[in-house]
Formats: sequence, C-alpha cells, structure tokens
Amino acid sequence: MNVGIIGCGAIANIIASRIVPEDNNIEIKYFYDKDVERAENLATFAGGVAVLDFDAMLDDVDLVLECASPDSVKLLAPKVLEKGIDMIVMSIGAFMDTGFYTKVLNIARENDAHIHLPSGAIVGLDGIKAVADFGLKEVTLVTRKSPKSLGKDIGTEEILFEGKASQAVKEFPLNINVAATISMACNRDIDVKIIVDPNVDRNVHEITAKGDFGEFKTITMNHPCAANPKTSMLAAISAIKLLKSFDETISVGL
Ligand SMILES: NC(=O)C1=CN([C@@H]2O[C@H](COP(=O)(O)OP(=O)(O)OC[C@H]3O[C@@H](n4cnc5c(N)ncnc54)[C@H](O)[C@@H]3O)[C@@H](O)[C@H]2O)C=CC1
Ligand SMILES: O=C([O-])CC(=O)C(=O)O
Repeated sequence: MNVGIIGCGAIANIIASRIVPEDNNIEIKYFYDKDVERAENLATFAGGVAVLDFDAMLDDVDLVLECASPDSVKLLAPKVLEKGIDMIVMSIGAFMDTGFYTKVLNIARENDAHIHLPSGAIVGLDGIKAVADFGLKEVTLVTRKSPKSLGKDIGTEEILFEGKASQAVKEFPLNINVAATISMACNRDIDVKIIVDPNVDRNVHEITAKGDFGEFKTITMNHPCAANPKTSMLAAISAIKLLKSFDETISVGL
C-alpha cells in the first residue's frame, strides 16, 4: 500500500520513523507540507519523495494520511476522495463543520472512498460507540494541558473553555480534535472543558459517559510529543496501529 502524508510535523515524524515497508506492505512514499523544507527533510529521512505537486501524488497513492491541520483537511480532502482514494484524518475537528462534513461524506460515497478517524489521544471510543444508540444520556470531556501545550503564559490553573465541542474546535483547532472524535463516535455535540494547569506536564483527557448501560470514566495521561507539546504521543501511535490493522484477519475491539 502506497501512502502519502499531508503535514510533516510531530505526528508524521513519529509515524515515518516507526513504519518500514517490510511491515504489512505499507510504504510511506510521499511527503507533502506547505513548508517544503519540512517535506524534504522528512522525505530524506524516510527514503521517500517530497511532493511539490499534490495532484500528481494522487496518481500513485492508495491512501492519504492527513496529519497537518483542520484547514488542510478542508482544502485537500475533497481532492483526495474525488479520486476514490481512502484517507486517515487526524485533524478531526474539521468535521464539526456540518456543511463540510456532508460535502465530504457525499464525495466519499460517490467515489467509493473511505475516511478513517483514529482514536488519537484518547481511550474509551469503543464504549462510546457501543452505547451511542442505547440510552447514552451524557458525555463530557475535560482536557487539562500545561501552559506550554496550550501556548499560554499562566502561573495558576484556569478554565480556558467551557461549552460544546463544535465551538471548542473553532477556538482551539490544534488542541482539541479529540472532542470532535468523541462527538462523531456518539453523534452529538459533546460538552467540553479545557483547563490550563501549570502543575501538569501531561496532556490529560478525562471522558465521562452515563446512560442506561451504567457509567464509565476514562483518564488518559499522555506524554506530549517532544516536537510539539500540544500533541500527545498516543495520537501518532494510534494512527500507526490503524494503518497496520488494515491487514488484520481477526480484529479485536470495535
Ligand atoms: N485526533 C487526535 O487525537 C489528534 C490530532 N492532532 C492533530 O493532528 C494534526 C498534526 O499534528 P502535529 O503533527 O502535532 O502538528 P505539527 O504542527 O507538528 O505539524 C503539522 C505540519 O503540517 C503542516 N501543515 C499545516 N497546514 C498545512 C496545509 N494546509 N497544507 C500542508 N501542510 C500543512 C505544517 O507546516 C506542519 O509541518 C494537527 O491538526 C493536530 O491538531 C494532534 C493530536 C491529537
Ligand atoms: O494530543 C492531544 O492530547 C490532543 C490534541 O492535541 C487534539 O485533540 O488535537
């Protein structure tokens, strides 16, 4: 499987250093970034090709892995899907724009393309998906990150945001894609709180779900990526596992 990557930052670097062609026949061949130097550096490191012409790349890929920004998804996903090429998308917040969501869903359906959204920096999506249509009453996400991760210069704990996921992704497009992932898993605009906390050095995501099934809570205490403290290691690792899982005969979990 030939893979092209959009965005050559923290996540792409981790993925490119962990996936080798001998693994499940996955070859990460093309590297595209609006910053050409970043694309060239990662392509050189990974033995791939830095992409200057995005459209030309689409003639030689089976899957495009986006790890750039919600804006890149809005700009480039339609082009990829129109060619019937599957995608993995990390910047899931883009799909909280309902007009865009409907547009890409239709393009994907018309062209028999599939969009895969990794669980990313959180755990618990399996349970949320399972109970979504079976009396799920309440889902909340509380995210706690350091001032460095949230790009704030703050000495005391502060609530930066309290509201719906659709608004959270607008105000923090590079920090709270996980809220969009949960919302899409249960088909509702979930409640989100974002806290900046000078006493943590992890990216912490606490999910609570309540309903007819009972209740569960998951807490993910992520190590941030060295190259980008906004982003958790788990986000990149989940994409690696998703890529490898396409080849599995027996799938475990949802
Ligand atoms: N789903 C999830 O759980 C998570 C999602 N993310 C999201 O994944 C994405 C990538 O994260 P990182 O690798 O940490 O980011 P990063 O900032 O380290 O790298 C992003 C790269 O994409 C490039 N880029 C941005 N917009 C572009 C565009 N329109 N066209 C081409 N290149 C573009 C940048 O130049 C940069 O090199 C971000 O949107 C981030 O918010 C991050 C963590 C968790
Ligand atoms: O990596 C994380 O902890 C979460 C994150 O940045 C996002 O959801 O955009």
